[in-house]
Amino acid sequence: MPHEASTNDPAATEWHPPAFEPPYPDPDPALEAGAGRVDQVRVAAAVRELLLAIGEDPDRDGLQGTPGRVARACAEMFAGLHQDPAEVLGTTFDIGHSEMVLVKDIPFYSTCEHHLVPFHGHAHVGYIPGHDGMVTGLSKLARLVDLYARRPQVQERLTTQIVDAIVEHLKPAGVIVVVECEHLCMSMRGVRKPGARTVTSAVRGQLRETATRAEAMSLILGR
Ligand SMILES: Nc1nc2c(ncn2[C@@H]2O[C@H](COP(=O)(O)OP(=O)(O)OP(=O)(O)O)[C@@H](O)[C@H]2O)c(=O)[nH]1
Ligand SMILES: [Zn+2]
Repeated sequence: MPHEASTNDPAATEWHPPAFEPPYPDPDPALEAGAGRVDQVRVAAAVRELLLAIGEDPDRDGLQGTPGRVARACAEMFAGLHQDPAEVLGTTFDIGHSEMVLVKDIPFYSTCEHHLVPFHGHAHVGYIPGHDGMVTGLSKLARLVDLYARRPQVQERLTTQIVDAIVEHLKPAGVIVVVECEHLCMSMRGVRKPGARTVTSAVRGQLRETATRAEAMSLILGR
């Protein structure tokens, strides 16, 4: 016999957050560990509140699983708050290379800290190894971009955090980071300018010099 809801039945009136099963294992253990530190129960309760506040019924069929889904999505989208750049850049090789290394067109998604909607685009990350000729794995530069992108962010801070982490952990002779993005807070709402792109850059060391910087920019722009 189906359960009859009654106002005397606390189970019918009180909402209990669902037990969370992490959506992982993820192939990236650092992402999994970072995601595990986001309080998914608390996020789910807040999302249920949000649904009520906008005039939705969080108990209707299509929305019942939504607080849990958003909590899992948030765990992934904000895992970078709990990751350590020193670990990402810990893999280094002494190959005696002293010329520029550039990984360009690294796609990423981040979250605008003002509106909590996505901004997304590409990062270009280049550096000149230091006098010891130490380089890091190419994938580590892309992992570093993701680590800082998976946080509530503004594009300028994202750009300087990437550059400063490379300076601190690789001790290079120079670094350049260029980031180009579309901000959905400018596209889907507010000023409503879809397609507008914002470009930010941060440069350190030898890459501040005009000729070296021009070489890096021509490599970045030469698609
Ligand atoms: N500098 C910078 N601004 C950003 C970034 N992401 C969003 N913004 C801006 O943050 C600003 C917040 O402005 P407010 O006036 O406080 O908020 P708002 O009323 O929602 O502003 P509008 O977006 O113009 O409707 C907006 O101009 C956004 O375009 C970012 O990464 N860097
Ligand atoms: Zn925004």
